Amino acid sequence: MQDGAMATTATPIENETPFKRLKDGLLSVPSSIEYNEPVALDINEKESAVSITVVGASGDLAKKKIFPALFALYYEDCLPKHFTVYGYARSKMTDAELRNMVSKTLTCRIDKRENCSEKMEQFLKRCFYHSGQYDSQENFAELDKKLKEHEGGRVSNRLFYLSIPPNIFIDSVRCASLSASSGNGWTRVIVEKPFGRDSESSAALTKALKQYLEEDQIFRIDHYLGKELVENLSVLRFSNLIFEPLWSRQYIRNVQLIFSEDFGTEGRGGYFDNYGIIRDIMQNHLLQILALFAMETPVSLDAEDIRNEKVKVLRSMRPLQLENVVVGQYKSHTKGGVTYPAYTDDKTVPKDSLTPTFAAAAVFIDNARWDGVPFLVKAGKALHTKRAEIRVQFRHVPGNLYNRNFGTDLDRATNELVIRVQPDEAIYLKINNKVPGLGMRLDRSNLNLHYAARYSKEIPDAYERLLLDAIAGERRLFIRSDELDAAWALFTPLLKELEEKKIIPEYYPHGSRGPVGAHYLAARYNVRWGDVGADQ
Ligand SMILES: NC(=O)C1=CN([C@@H]2O[C@H](COP(=O)(O)OP(=O)(O)OC[C@H]3O[C@@H](n4cnc5c(N)ncnc54)[C@H](OP(=O)(O)O)[C@@H]3O)[C@@H](O)[C@H]2O)C=CC1
Ligand SMILES: O=C1O[C@H](COP(=O)(O)O)[C@@H](O)[C@H](O)[C@H]1O
Repeated sequence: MQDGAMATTATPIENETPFKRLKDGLLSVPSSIEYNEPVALDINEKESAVSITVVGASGDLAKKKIFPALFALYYEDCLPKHFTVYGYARSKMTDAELRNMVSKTLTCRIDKRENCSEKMEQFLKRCFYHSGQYDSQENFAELDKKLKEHEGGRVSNRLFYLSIPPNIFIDSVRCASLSASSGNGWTRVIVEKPFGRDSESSAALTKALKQYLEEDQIFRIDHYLGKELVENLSVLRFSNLIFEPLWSRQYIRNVQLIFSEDFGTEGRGGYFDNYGIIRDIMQNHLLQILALFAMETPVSLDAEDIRNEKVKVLRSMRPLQLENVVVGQYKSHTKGGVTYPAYTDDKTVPKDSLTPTFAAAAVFIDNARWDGVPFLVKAGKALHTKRAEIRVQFRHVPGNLYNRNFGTDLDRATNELVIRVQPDEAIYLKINNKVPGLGMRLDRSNLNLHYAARYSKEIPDAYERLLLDAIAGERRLFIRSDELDAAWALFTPLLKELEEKKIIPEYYPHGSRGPVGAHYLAARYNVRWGDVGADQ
């Protein structure tokens, strides 16, 4: 079968909403949330209210992701009946100005739906703004007073989303918890990355947060865990007989995790220069995917069971070594009369910055399942394309009767499973088949589950799923502190060495495929990057 929708007679489950997902019992339904069709809610708890405070509401992430996700959830009837959204930041704004900002900047998957503007009007009526300092208990007490007015004596449940730079996390948590936490319901705090720069600073951040919050109140967000195909990874593995038995060193030759963006650090150079691509993408997004990919079967789908397995596999990994890593930085490039800037052309980046905007690494898991299997991980900005995918290359068929028909390039004849996280979500399996006809010629084809062809419904944004889960108290897709420790333990020695030795990155042209060194690294493990090939 060539690329296209997977041939099937089954009817896809249309109109499945996160709300339905909750009702189906896949997630625990918290008793304090009320839906249009409530599920066994205690009558008193129907009177609870949920207040969501976006701390740093004037910022980029709030406008780009958080408000649009909240609106999409509202549109889908996934928010509780009594909910209020508060924006909090230092900028002076009235409620009307916040609403104006939200409606102007809000673009999300709902935009083309019917009744969008009516729903937006209704949503905006639930949005308010309070201006305050991040380190002022007094200002948070003022917010508390306003929240109480909206809650109107109901049980109060409060979610604070810290959409602010990390240097003000602790002040905000201190003030929010001392002056604006719920008196009779739950208080939860979503913390955005970066969670520190290394093991030490991450441990210090956790320690400081725990002065004011219990671990189960802290929701460390990694938005890649909220992406549809990352969610689907466990379904693919654990609910299909044909994959799990193959999921080991016995049949898998290598695994590749690839992240690339076709734009640079535009506008975020100041933040990025302090972190670099390894901390920005690899230590969190790609490592989280790797952990889900490689973990053992959890006892259940319960958050703690899944997170226990992730911690185990992270602890079985070998800390990254400099000789297994290639770093790069994009340089200016002129193409078709247009000049694309170098990383260091950004005014907020020092001219002599060595911060990597690209990294590739070979990672190993020293356990019985994965012994010797290279996991090749690469992430880069300002590359030729935007994509995030997992590629699983299987071993050769032993004693393959058709060896002769493949010619000399036997690597090309092995099966490959590709999970394309974005864009244009798909899962496809490369197989060998006979070209129809009287002769015996072999071909490579894809068995392709192409989401756009298979499902008519748009895929929710990761932030929608994660916000809904935080409101529901579902921690499965959030990072536990021991997971974070294990993740930093793998990267901290490498990051220190790169910085201490002032390793010079390999420069690559803006818009190219990245440093050649990444290919040498892969070749050392007898691997060819799967994203450089025929199906690109
Ligand atoms: N933007 C993105 O795409 C992503 C962001 N993140 C993380 O999310 C968080 C928010 O990101 P983003 O919205 O881009 O951040 P911004 O730089 O836009 O900051 C958010 C708000 O915080 C306040 N602020 C900014 N700098 C300072 C400062 N030095 N001291 C006090 N207040 C300050 C400003 O509000 P005011 O002046 O009104 O108080 C600003 O509007 C960060 O932790 C970031 O790392 C994570 C993934 C992606
Ligand atoms: O966390 C981050 O993610 C974005 C990429 O997210 P995506 O959902 O658009 O793929 C990245 O651009 C940014 O540098 C990083 O901080």
